[in-house]
Amino acid sequence: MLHASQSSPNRLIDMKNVGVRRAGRWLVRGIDLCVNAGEIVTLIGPNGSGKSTTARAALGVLKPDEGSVSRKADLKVGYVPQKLAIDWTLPLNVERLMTLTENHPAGKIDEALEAVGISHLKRAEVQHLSGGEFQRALLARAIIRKPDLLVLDEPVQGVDFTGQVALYRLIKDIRDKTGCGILLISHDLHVVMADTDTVVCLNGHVCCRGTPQSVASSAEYLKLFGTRAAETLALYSHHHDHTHLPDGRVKFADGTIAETCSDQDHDHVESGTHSH
Ligand SMILES: Nc1ncnc2c1ncn2[C@@H]1O[C@H](COP(=O)(O)OP(=O)(O)OP(=O)(O)O)[C@@H](O)[C@H]1O
Repeated sequence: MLHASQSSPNRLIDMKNVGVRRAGRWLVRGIDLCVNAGEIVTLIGPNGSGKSTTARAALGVLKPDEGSVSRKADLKVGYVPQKLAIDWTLPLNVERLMTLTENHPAGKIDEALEAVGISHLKRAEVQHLSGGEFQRALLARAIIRKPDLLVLDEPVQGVDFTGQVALYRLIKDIRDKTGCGILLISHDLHVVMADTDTVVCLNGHVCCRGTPQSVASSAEYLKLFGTRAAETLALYSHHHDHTHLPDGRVKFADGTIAETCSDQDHDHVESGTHSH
């Protein structure tokens, strides 16, 4: 079910008990998730855990088979997908990348490239960009329409650690300047940006959620990456104590089996460092 949200005026997306079933199995189920204006929500989880499926259901690109998705009326979304279908045999410069699917006035393109710090690469071939520059170009493309919500599917992929810190800082700056909400997807289970308001860990269902823990206290981390990095990134550590059986049931570390991971009286903590 998809309908316009009438709840909080700041609420951009509200998913309730969403399940997506394809080819006879639930890709995700029981997803409760909301994103408000000015809020950064990070979805983490291993490969295949349903992060992209959840984001696509949130956007309405995928129709949920159960549960409901509410979206703010006339929600403007900027989406950076995980993969881009580009024919790399054809020449394509950054300026052209910005107008591949929609035309924009030159001034708007300059503004967007400026905002992500790659004005000097306007005429550069996309193929020659570094991982970080390419992600910035994709971000420029996503923010050009001044969206209410930015959905970023693995925006730091192919970027080295220092570059990731810089990109996370840029994403936070965009949020601060525009007040948009951000739904960020990462397959990195350990490192998320400290400015994330909520981290939601998926594994076909919501395993746990909470605020990221700062690593600023770790002397080793500070020594390696400096205080600036420690301010930007944080560890959100948690341990899964259950596995999902092929039939959908859940096996806990103590050997007991249940229908879902919440069927047992296991320790589900809503924030911070925890195990469940
Ligand atoms: N249309 C579909 N039909 C059948 N299975 C699908 C379909 N789309 C996705 N899947 C499966 O659903 C699961 C979740 O996929 P999804 O892309 O959401 O995971 P993800 O957490 O984003 O993974 P990754 O980190 O690898 O990108 C995967 O096992 C995938 O193969």
